[in-house]
This record gives sequence, structure tokens and C-alpha cells, in this order.
Amino acid sequence: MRHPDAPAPGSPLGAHYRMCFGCGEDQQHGLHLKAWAGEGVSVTARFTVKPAHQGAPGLAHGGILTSALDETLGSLNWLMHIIAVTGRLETDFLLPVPVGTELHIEAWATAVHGRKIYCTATGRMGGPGGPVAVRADALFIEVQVEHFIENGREEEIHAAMEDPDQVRRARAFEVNP
Ligand SMILES: CCCCC/C=C\C/C=C\C/C=C\C/C=C\CCCC(=O)SCCNC(=O)CCNC(=O)[C@H](O)C(C)(C)COP(=O)(O)OP(=O)(O)OC[C@H]1O[C@@H](n2cnc3c(N)ncnc32)[C@H](O)[C@@H]1OP(=O)(O)O
Repeated sequence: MRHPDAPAPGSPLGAHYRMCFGCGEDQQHGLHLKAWAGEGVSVTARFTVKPAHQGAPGLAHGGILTSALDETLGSLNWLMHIIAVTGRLETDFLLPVPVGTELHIEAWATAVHGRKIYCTATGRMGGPGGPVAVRADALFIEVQVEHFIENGREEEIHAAMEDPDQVRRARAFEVNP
């Protein structure tokens, strides 16, 4: 499952798309989540809850926490050298997460069946060994690059295809942009 050319454990994964809400460095409204390759088909990530992420006073919105887990699970793509999108995602919220918390996220693949990738993630507070505040089980489905080209809004697709960095990132998934 781990691709022979997968980034070495500990390597930063970078953004798959600079305008991505989860990881994009140029997305001013985004989470700016950072992820690193782990052993096997696993990744670690960090995300800090900011005031813009509140659902209740001083507490993270559940949808934001789910997004952070979704993004980390999506980063497993880098380890497998495939493109997969979220088909199903179920989140358990175990502890309230205050603004200012740095969430330590871990995600790993648990099974593969055809195009279906089953995977799990946890988000811990106070450090990588801290209590689990959120966890999610997900089903990702492998797709071809046409999934984006055929369904994305034309102006962003054109901009992405004209961006050599984006084309290079797409190639890292061994797809033909
Ligand atoms: C140069 C331009 C390049 C641009 C792109 C460049 C780079 C991109 C690189 C990486 C980006 C990739 C991911 C992003 C990473 C992180 C972001 C976070 C991840 C996300 O946020 S991503 C957005 C949310 N996501 C969607 O926007 C998906 C919308 N959706 C669909 O597009 C279709 O729905 C699809 C494709 C999922 C399936 O459609 P389909 O027609 O291909 O396949 P089909 O329906 O046959 O399903 C095949 C088998 O999966 C089972 N299955 C399907 N769905 C299921 C479900 N919900 N529950 C249980 N089982 C399910 C079936 O039951 C069958 O199972 P079986 O084979 O056993 O029968």
C-alpha cells in the first residue's frame, strides 16, 4: 500500500493545492494545517484552533474539527501515490476543544478494497500523547484527475493547469494532468 516513492517518514507533505481550505498556504480563510509523512500509510498533522473557528464562545466548531481530520485523512494520498476523495466521514467529538488549542492529528489507512480506502484519524490535545478530543472513520474513493477537471469551476481549473507548481504536485500523485 505504501508507494515505494512515498515521502520518507518525517518529511513535510506541503499543500496539494495552494488554495485548499485545509492546507493551502494562499487560502486566507483556511485552516493552514501542516502534515508530515509517517510510517507505513500514516500521516501526522497539526492544526491550531483560531478565533475564526468558534462554534460556541471560546470553543471550536465541530465542522472545523471534522475538516481538519478530513484534510489529514486526504493527505494519506501522498503515501499511496493515488488521488482519492472523501466518500463518507463519521466524526466522534469526545472533548470540547478551546480556541488556542493545537490539535495533534494522526491518520492511517486500515483497509483497501478495490477503489475504496478505509481510514481512521484521531485528534489529541496538549501534545501527541494527550487525550483524544476527536476521532473519525472515513471511506475515501480513488478517482482519476478528470474528477477535478470535469467537475471543478473552469476558472480555477484553468489557473491550476497553468500553474507549474500545481502540475508538479499533481504529478507527485502519478497522474497525467
Ligand atoms: C492540473 C489540475 C489538477 C487538479 C487536481 C490536482 C491535484 C489533486 C490532488 C489531490 C486532491 C485529492 C484530495 C484532496 C485531499 C484532501 C481534501 C480532503 C478530502 C475531501 O474533502 S474531498 C471532497 C469531498 N468529496 C467529494 O466531493 C466526493 C463527491 N463524490 C463523488 O464524486 C462520487 O460519489 C465518488 C467519486 C466518491 C464515487 O463515485 P463513483 O461513480 O466514482 O464510484 P461509485 O459510486 O461506483 O463508488 C465506488 C465504490 O465506493 C462505494 N461508495 C461510494 N460512495 C460511498 C459512500 N458515501 N458510502 C459508502 N460507500 C460508498 C460504492 O458503493 C462503490 O463500492 P463497490 O465498488 O463495492 O460497489
